[in-house]
Amino acid sequence: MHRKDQICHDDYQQTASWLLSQTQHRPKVAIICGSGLGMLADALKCQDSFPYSDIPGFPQSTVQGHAGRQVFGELKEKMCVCMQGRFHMHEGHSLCMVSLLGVETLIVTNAEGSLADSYQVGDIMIIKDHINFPGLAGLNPLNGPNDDKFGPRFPPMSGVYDKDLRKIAFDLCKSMDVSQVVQEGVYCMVGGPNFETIAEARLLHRLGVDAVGMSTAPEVVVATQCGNKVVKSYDDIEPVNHEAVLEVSKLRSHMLQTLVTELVSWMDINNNAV
Ligand SMILES: O=P(O)(O)O[C@H]1O[C@H](CO)[C@@H](O)[C@H]1O
Ligand code: HPA
Repeated sequence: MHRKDQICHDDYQQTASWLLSQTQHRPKVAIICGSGLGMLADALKCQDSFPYSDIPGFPQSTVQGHAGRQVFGELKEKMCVCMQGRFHMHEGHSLCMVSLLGVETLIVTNAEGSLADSYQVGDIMIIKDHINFPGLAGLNPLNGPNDDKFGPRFPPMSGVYDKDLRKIAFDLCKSMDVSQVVQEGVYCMVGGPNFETIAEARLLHRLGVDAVGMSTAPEVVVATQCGNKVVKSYDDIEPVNHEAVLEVSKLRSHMLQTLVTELVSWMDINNNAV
């Protein structure tokens, strides 16, 4: 994992400044597209898009189903940036730079495995909290010397999934008449890249985990340290191979696109604020 002692604030700042010099957009919302959910970026209007390979100092996304592009644009008149391709911990990168673009709210999506007995394949779960297993064991994106320019050394993680935004997301699901496939639960991040054994999945289930994946928690930890609000929804899926993960995420991608678009339109964002 890229830690703060490997890439410094100035490096991230250079990358952010380069991007801001290439686009007029000044995003206040960042949307991370989970596996197979890259089309969330298609809804952006007036797009400026940058393959990760063209962005100086930016890592490459290697997982199938992640295009590897940053797409700037407008969603319901709100300026946004979509990460079409995330960096999983097993790829070795973290996501400090987005905050330096001026982003204040992070919407994270993913396609993960369900453990809760009541969930069906393809349900959408809105995260209320997470367990960052690698983080608890010392593999934390905030490891290393802290640069206060990013945020505090010991950032609190209680209530990081913004309650008001979660409520808006639920109300939107009601008005979209899709509440029957929407759940709320606890997400657990495991290190991957292998899927869990049956014994590991049982252990997580007993710990109260509703869905398990290999992403999201480090992004949310970093974004929270940098002062962002976070809202999170994800496809909740059963199968345990990546092709099946992508297949099921397709099931709900349009519903998620509508949900994310409507959620952004409800956000109190001043595009002109610096
Ligand atoms: O979390 P996203 O990016 O949706 O990806 C999920 O899909 C992959 C496994 O199929 C894992 O990387 C898991 O975290
Ligand atoms: O079962 C899973 N475990 C971890 N990550 C995943 N991503 C999709 N399904 C899973």
